[in-house]
Amino acid sequence: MHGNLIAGEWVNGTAVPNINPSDTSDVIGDFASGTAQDATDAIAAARAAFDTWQFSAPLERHAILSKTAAELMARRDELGALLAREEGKTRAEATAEVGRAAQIFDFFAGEALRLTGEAGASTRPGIEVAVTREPAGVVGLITPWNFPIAIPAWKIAPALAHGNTVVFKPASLVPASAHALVDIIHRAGAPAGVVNLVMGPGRSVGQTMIEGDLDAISFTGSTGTGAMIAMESAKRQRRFQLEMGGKNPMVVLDDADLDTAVRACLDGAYFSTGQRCTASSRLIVTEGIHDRFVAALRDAIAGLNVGHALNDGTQIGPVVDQSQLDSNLEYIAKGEAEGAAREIGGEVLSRETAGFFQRPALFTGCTNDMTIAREEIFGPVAAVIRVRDYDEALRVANDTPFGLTSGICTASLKHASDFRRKSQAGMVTVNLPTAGVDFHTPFGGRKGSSFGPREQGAYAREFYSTVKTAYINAG
Ligand SMILES: NC(=O)C1=CN([C@@H]2O[C@H](COP(=O)(O)OP(=O)(O)OC[C@H]3O[C@@H](n4cnc5c(N)ncnc54)[C@H](OP(=O)(O)O)[C@@H]3O)[C@@H](O)[C@H]2O)C=CC1
Ligand SMILES: O=C(O)CCC(=O)C(=O)O
Repeated sequence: MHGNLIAGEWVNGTAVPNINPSDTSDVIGDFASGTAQDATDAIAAARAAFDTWQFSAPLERHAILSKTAAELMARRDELGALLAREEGKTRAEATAEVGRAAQIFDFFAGEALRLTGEAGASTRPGIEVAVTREPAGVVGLITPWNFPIAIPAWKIAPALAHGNTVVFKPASLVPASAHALVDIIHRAGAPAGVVNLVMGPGRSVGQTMIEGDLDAISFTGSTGTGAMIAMESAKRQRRFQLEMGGKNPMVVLDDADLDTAVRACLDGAYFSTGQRCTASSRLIVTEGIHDRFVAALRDAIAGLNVGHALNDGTQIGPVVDQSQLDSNLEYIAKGEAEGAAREIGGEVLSRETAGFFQRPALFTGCTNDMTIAREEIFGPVAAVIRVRDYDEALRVANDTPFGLTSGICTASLKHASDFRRKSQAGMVTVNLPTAGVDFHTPFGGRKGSSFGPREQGAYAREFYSTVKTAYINAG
């Protein structure tokens, strides 16, 4: 049994088996499902630890974060295999994700040592002004299943670097990566109560956190849960940060390099089985390149190797579970019912092991008001929308309730620059996939995709710290 970590002690609970989506006969292990009481205990432990940790020396925080980074990097193959086994992304993708988590901890080890604050003169003679940063307090971190180690890393590392204590609730589908990460941080020397892990259901553990004595909550997941966290946090005047869905457009113009565009769309739409909030799910293509682009993308999809996440040569792993697969199939049926043409894919595939395998699906003849062009599917399904020219492409790209990422493939500096300026998204790419971003740059979106300060990079301090202005009359 893999327990929860509360106040520095591993605590058992009801054992829940963790199932491999590439092979449902493979049980990765038993993980404790925590209770509402565990969440309450974890919050109390984090609150008690905050008294001391908030004043901990930057060098102590640096040491814990660096040690965590080093162990993650040294064990990235082993932890990558574990992650691939529980989430279903390919071994290469999962190993890269563990490496990314290591780099994130390394970056925030540096942030812990970076001087922040400003000093200056008051408008009143003889008085000095100092602006300093203090930790936000006890923070609750609620994370999704699609990046089981990178997303927890980019919340826990800045939280610790800036002197906060943490209650971390991972998604129920991926406890193994969360457990391994917290075990590493614990052994790296985080004092008791500074990082608490409470695995367990959102409706009990998560709900208790949302209603509990937390100073801040950072959440990544669905729009519905995010909206509920926003309401509950506003009631309590508590700071919150939300990363939710996307319906990210990739514009392909006539002058695009065809290979670049196809590679960017194949990666953006389908890698990680399309289960990325940054996935390109709307491919907005101008008339002159449309048919060539569709034919080339269809061929590329036909050549993709869909299979067990741990097999050599697999390019697309399984969908994460039966309910996500059912949801993908419902969207595919809706796409057809609303008049889109299924060019290729969408069918469930059987392999040697019992897993949730699905061939990536490409729809053409879509309009931007169809369900498959408006709602986040979170699976390997993309909709091609044909447009006349760049102006129409830009209008369609921005016509969405979301605003996380957007991309354009073009050789035109004029159109690329205009798109960069006018795209209503938090992150824009040119001749690159919309997914797969750096670890040291701000991450977040606009409109229905995100709320609150950006995550990652130095910008993370806006959420994990609060500013104090001091006036000093030294005379
Ligand atoms: N932007 C992104 O990165 C992601 C977006 N999504 C979107 O969300 C959809 C559904 O995915 P799903 O995993 O169900 O997303 P959820 O929002 O349900 O889950 C995200 C996290 O919130 C927790 N949670 C669920 N309900 C509550 C609650 N009432 N109070 C507090 N915490 C709660 C979950 O716990 P538990 O796992 O125990 O339910 C999980 O840890 C996807 O199809 C996709 O559209 C999903 C994942 C990532
Ligand atoms: O595309 C990326 O690099 C990150 C995507 C992500 O964070 C997500 O899908 O939740």
